[in-house]
Amino acid sequence: MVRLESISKSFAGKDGPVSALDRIDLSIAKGEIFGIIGSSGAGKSTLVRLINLLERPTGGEVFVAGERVTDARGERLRELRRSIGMVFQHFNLLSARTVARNVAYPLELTGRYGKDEITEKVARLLARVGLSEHAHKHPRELSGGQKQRVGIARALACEPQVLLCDEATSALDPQTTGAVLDLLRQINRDLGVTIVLITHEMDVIRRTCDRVAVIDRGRVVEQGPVTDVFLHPRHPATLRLVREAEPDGGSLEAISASELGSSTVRLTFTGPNAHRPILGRIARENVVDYAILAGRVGHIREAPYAQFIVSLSGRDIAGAIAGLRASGVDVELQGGPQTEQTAVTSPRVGERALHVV
Ligand SMILES: Nc1ncnc2c1ncn2[C@@H]1O[C@H](COP(=O)(O)OP(=O)(O)OP(=O)(O)O)[C@@H](O)[C@H]1O
Repeated sequence: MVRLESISKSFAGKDGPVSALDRIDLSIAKGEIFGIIGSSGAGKSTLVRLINLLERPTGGEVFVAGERVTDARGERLRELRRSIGMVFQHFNLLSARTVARNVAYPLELTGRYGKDEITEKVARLLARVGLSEHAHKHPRELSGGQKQRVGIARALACEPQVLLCDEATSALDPQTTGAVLDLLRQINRDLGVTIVLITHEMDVIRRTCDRVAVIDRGRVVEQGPVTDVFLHPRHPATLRLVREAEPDGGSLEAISASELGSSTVRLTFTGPNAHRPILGRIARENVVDYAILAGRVGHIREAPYAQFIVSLSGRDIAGAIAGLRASGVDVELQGGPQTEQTAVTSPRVGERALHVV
């Protein structure tokens, strides 16, 4: 639905050009919820302005729905911009207009709809975001979450193919964030609209997205299904973002090399395995003990996961690891030397050998 091919963007700086984005390749499929995450200054805002065609790249090509739009101009450019709805961090509502008239605004701008048609469309949009009773209020009378619902209704008014959400929950408290993310997922399910979520919070990605790209200093440093990137972060920028999402500062990612012996493994249980008593059974069968050094349990969207760093000791450690793997547990050795039989290639990107006994 949106494809960026080797996109670069630089700005004129005092001491020469400043590179904000450097050869970004991204392909966002129709109907998916795609997350773009990075810390401050990574290039997120620049990327947003390129996707919604407010800026032109210095190099590379932008495609929307298969069409090359890098040089689109005039009416075609306005039409393309209408096909990309925007949801902003600070809502950007018009304070003098009521809720209903804020949502009506983009429809009025097109000049294509009569008054009755706009009234009917606005009523449907407000019902979708749960604000029918607030239609005649002004933004100052609404909570942050309600304001963002108005922002979402307004972004959907022109029936966009893509909804671009730029830090849409960053100004909201955790509970309201959850409700707004649920609403976005429902809209994605009901309308099939492609959603691109730009955020600096890994938790937003974990709860909402199908796939994610991590940007750092203007480059995509890691991308893939959220389950893979969240549970097996590789790039230091991704590790930092995952760590920030952990309530205790990320004990799993923060564990020091000195704590990792040659029988220390990272075990990842996903899907139904997260609820099966596999670890105890394997320990009994192979006469091994285990000490849990760090761990986390939770959900990625609806799917449960559990991940532990475990130190194994006892009779048949190799047998225990083979048994865990045969039960569908992902096992990565965290320390000790790698041998020829034990190296396997990562199924995600094939970029790193995992150490497995
Ligand atoms: N108009 C501009 N002129 C010069 N440099 C710019 C301009 N816009 C962005 N930059 C630079 O490009 C880099 C990326 O900035 P950008 O605003 O895209 O990052 P960001 O990830 O959105 O950060 P934040 O989360 O803090 O908004 C930064 O180094 C920034 O200083």
